[in-house]
Amino acid sequence: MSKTAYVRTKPHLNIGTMGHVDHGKTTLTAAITKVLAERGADGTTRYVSFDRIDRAPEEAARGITINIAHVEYETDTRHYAHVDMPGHADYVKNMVTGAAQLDGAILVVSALDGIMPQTAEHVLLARQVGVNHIVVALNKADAGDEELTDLVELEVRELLTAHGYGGDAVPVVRVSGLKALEGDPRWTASVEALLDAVDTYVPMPERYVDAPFLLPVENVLTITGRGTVVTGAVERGTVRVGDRVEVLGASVETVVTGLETFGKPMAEAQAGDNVALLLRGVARDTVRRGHVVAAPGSVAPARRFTARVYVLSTREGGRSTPLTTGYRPQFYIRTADVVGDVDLGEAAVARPGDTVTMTVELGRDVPLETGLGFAIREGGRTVGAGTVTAVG
Ligand SMILES: Nc1nc2c(ncn2[C@@H]2O[C@H](COP(=O)(O)OP(=O)(O)OP(=O)(O)O)[C@@H](O)[C@H]2O)c(=O)[nH]1
Ligand SMILES: [Mg+2]
Repeated sequence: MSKTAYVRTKPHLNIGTMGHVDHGKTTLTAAITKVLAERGADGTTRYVSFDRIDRAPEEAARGITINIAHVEYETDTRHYAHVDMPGHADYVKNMVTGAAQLDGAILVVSALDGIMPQTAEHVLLARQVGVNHIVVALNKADAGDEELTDLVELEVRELLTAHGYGGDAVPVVRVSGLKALEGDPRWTASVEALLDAVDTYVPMPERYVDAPFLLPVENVLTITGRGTVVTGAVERGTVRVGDRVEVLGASVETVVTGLETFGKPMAEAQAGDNVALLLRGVARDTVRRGHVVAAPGSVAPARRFTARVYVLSTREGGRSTPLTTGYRPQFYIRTADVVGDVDLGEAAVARPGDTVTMTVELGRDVPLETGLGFAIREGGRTVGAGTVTAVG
């Protein structure tokens, strides 16, 4: 059976749900697809149920999201790829991979619980990986008390302001993913209002479609009989079936033999598109999350860089002791996490709460550029947030 090709009729954006565990991200994701599927105006959105989003056996057994999941939907004005991210503290690593692809995020906060540790951690990480716009879904509003919800809203706006998101201007919409899924009209309307806020508040980012092609690898799959497929969002440029590309990290050069978005073939993918690339003759185990597929010779990977880094305070979940030259944490850069040696130069010591300049020597070559944001993590928690100021 031949598949229907993807037709680009509306601007495409990448968004996603993030926030603390159990605040209702997956339920809301399912509800969004249901509301849009039933709106039916253009009939293009398909309902994706909760158990098709959290579909791994371990996810079902534990009742939490572990892997990021992608769904697609359309509003009247836009086509969206939506990443549902895990909230559990053990899977922040997967959350960062998802966030690295986003043009905007829906921060889901339970109106009953308010800001919790991963609410704050996700906001910080989103900022670091370049998410410039956040819309807030104050979820579980069906079960919440109005006055308490007002307080939660204030608290969320403050948190966003503290991370440079201009919390006063951020749309905060009170929703109930659960009641919307059940078809309660009051709450399906709340999901519509949330989508309107996303449509109007998250701007279409500038897409550098003429730049050399670059895609950070989010996932690697094998399609029996066809070969190895890598997935991710195109960061910049355009790629067509038949183009030569190199896989940085795997040190292979190959040809793109197929291109798809959400199972629909396409002849050409451009900056912003969430795609699967079929690569000729590449063994599955040579390519990994964190590698970068790019136009041959267009990027020079490097190991050494200088950065300005904010060391999280203890209150923010960071370290309780200073870090010193010789410190060796993990650096989260695009979809990669790579170990690196820190050199603090003359300062030699950085205390929680300090902003410092450091030189980093990574354990492997990574495509780097000035202005690239990254996070520093150690033993399962985020301890720093930085920006590359010089490469080499
Ligand atoms: N009352 C109420 N309960 C909700 C609502 N949304 C979700 N829940 C419940 O909250 C629990 C967690 O929902 P999930 O959607 O799995 O939460 P999540 O944020 O995706 O969780 P993780 O992905 O594991 O971080 C489930 O029992 C849901 O039924 C809501 O709007 N109202
Ligand atoms: Mg979930």
